[in-house]
Amino acid sequence: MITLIKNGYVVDPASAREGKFDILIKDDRVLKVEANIKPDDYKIKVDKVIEAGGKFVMPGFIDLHVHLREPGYEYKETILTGSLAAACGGFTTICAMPNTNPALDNPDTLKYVFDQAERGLVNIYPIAAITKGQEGRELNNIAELVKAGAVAISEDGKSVMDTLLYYKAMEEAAKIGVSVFAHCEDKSLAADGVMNAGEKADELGLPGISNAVEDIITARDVLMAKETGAKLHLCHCSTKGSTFILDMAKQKGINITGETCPHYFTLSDKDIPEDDANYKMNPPLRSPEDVEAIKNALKNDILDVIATDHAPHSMEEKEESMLKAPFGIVGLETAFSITWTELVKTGILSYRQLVEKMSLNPAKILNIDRGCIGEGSVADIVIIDPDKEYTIDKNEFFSMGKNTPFHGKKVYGKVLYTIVSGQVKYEYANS
Ligand SMILES: NC(=O)N[C@@H](CC(=O)O)C(=O)O
Ligand SMILES: [Zn+2]
Ligand SMILES: [Zn+2]
Repeated sequence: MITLIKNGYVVDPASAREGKFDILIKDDRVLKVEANIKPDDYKIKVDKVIEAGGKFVMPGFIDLHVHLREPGYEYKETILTGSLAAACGGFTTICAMPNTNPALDNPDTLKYVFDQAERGLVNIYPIAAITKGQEGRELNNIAELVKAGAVAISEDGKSVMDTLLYYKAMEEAAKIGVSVFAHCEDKSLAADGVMNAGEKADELGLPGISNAVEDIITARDVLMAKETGAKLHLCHCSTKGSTFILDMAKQKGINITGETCPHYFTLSDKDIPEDDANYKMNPPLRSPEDVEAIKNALKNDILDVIATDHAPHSMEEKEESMLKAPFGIVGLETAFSITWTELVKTGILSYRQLVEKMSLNPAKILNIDRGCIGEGSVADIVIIDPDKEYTIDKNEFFSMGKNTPFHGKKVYGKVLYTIVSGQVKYEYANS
């Protein structure tokens, strides 16, 4: 199978290419990237031509942080529906967090995920839990889990509060060379908080979560990464303080990367209109000052990754009040257009930086051979219409989760094609 993508504006930081190029794909690999490819010159018969004039062509997005809910919570999302949402959002690779039921804490459950992933549309890599059942008491056999295919370890959904236990996990991770994805939250300090501590929480009469809840554990984890030599990846950074700690850690030469999500650079707690659980996630939407700090950290490459923290829940669960509803919002189908609208159109990020944060850097963190469109590389590609304006409609999501604060938001930038290993897995109907 030979596919030719013609006249697209290619942005590929890995090969330092940016400009108008054609891309020739043979089976699952990129064969040629050149201006004006004439297949006849190579005596090749092209099966499919995708005309991409005026469109952007980028390496498929890689999401380090997705909750696929399977096994155990199939009423929220399945691996199949999550992968449909991913393809629709331009993601060719996603990582599945381990807070399922049972948790991804043993090779059998990892195998189950891989088996289900076979039916999915995109590459799915599981992240293994750090402790048994994510209960924070007993370490899993990390070497065995990595051997079974886990690409990272994480206790996401919570922190490992037992510092000694986490230290041992980091020592082991350092030995094996696997990344630790940290959800930074001091649970005792967070107490029963449901949104950012501050005026808005007071106004709504809801218990708050202060910035220190995140910053204390961020500092702790950074210090442990320094001593153990573990590769640390900070999940969903939301505070000014965490970007400050991340910056300092990098300057000290600590092996660390940081991620944030579209909601943390788009919305503040001031945007929460009323007691609406579609605005409830962990960490919570912070102050406008934090939002500015997150944007600056992205611009200055202190934050390396934009992930979604796609966290689907059922309608019934999210119709509850902020006090009762579970934390989390969906993101796979809105991440790109929100990032394009809020950060690229506004000049905060360059095209190159967008691709770095949504594809190349995640690939580097996972240590996988993706995130680039070089000759010979796997043909995971997304094609985008940069100017298309549309309104986000949760009823159109492929995801079973409709829990988004972005319903009704006007955005720019539409994913037209998502190509995984040379095969078109998603095509926008009106393209
Ligand atoms: N982010 C969230 O608010 N929720 C996540 C857990 C997590 O990412 O910590 C979930 O699994 O629902
Ligand atoms: Zn988390
Ligand atoms: Zn998460």
